[in-house]
Amino acid sequence: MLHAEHLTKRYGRRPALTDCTLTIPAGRVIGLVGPNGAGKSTLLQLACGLITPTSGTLEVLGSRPASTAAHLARVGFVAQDTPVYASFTVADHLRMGARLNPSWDQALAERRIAQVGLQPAQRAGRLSGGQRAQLALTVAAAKRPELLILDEPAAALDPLARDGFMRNLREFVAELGASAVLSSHLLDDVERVCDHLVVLSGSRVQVAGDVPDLLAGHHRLLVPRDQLDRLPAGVEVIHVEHADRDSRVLVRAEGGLPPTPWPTEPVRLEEMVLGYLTRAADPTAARAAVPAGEVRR
Ligand SMILES: Nc1ncnc2c1ncn2[C@@H]1O[C@H](COP(=O)(O)OP(=O)(O)OP(=O)(O)O)[C@@H](O)[C@H]1O
Repeated sequence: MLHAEHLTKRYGRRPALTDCTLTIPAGRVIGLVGPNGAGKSTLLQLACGLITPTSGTLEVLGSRPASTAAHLARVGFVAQDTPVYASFTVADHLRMGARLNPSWDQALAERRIAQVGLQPAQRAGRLSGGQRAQLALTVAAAKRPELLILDEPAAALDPLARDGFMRNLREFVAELGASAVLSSHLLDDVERVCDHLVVLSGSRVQVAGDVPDLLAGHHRLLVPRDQLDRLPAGVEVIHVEHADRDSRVLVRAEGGLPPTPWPTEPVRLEEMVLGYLTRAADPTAARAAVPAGEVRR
């Protein structure tokens, strides 16, 4: 679905994405998470061809993004501010969608408009933020793209609408064999709907992979503080949290965790993401917390 090699984007001197190498398989719902300014919108805008890389390469559905009209028709994009045309009615938006998109699904569009309680005659400029988001998402979905790119799609939706939207998204992807990539700060949503995760921080990919593989490859060890220097070789320390006598150590052990004398716990997705984000914010902290140099990045 997406393949990036050494992808870099700078705005002037400011890096927004640095040396990202990433392969994302098709048929997934991909969650893109990271703090403000991490580079999420930049990656999504590169993926739909709105901006071009400073260096490196990016292929989406096998070609350079937006390389032809036919390629554009295969990708749907909803930007973070869910843009709609203020003077157009809801029905005008559907008419515009039908004119511009060869695979337009009018039945899907009308069904969704009714489901979310929008009136065809309402002007988009008079809709609430959440209703505008629903309209923009409907236009993107009714295009029937092979890849739906959504920048924080649920940010403006109320909890019920968010729940419905996330469920629709899964059905849409399953029914069409499509892929969707969405950025979000809502780790609960990501955990519920995404089967592939990319964690970005400080313009770099921190970790990426299918969620079950990521969960299977990370563990929490409860290690007495005076034994932190005995962590087995072959595990990468992501985050260390000290208590009085013990430390809770989040480790990555992709080939399986080597036998250790200490209790281990499975890791939740949210803990794993937070571990990577904390490490990215202060890369020296995890290294300093473990004395014997078993920390590898
Ligand atoms: N058009 C632009 N001109 C200059 N700098 C930009 C521009 N767009 C983004 N940036 C910078 O690039 C970096 C990444 O921004 P980006 O919008 O991709 O982050 P993000 O992860 O989507 O953040 P958020 O979660 O706040 O939406 C930031 O430092 C930002 O200031």
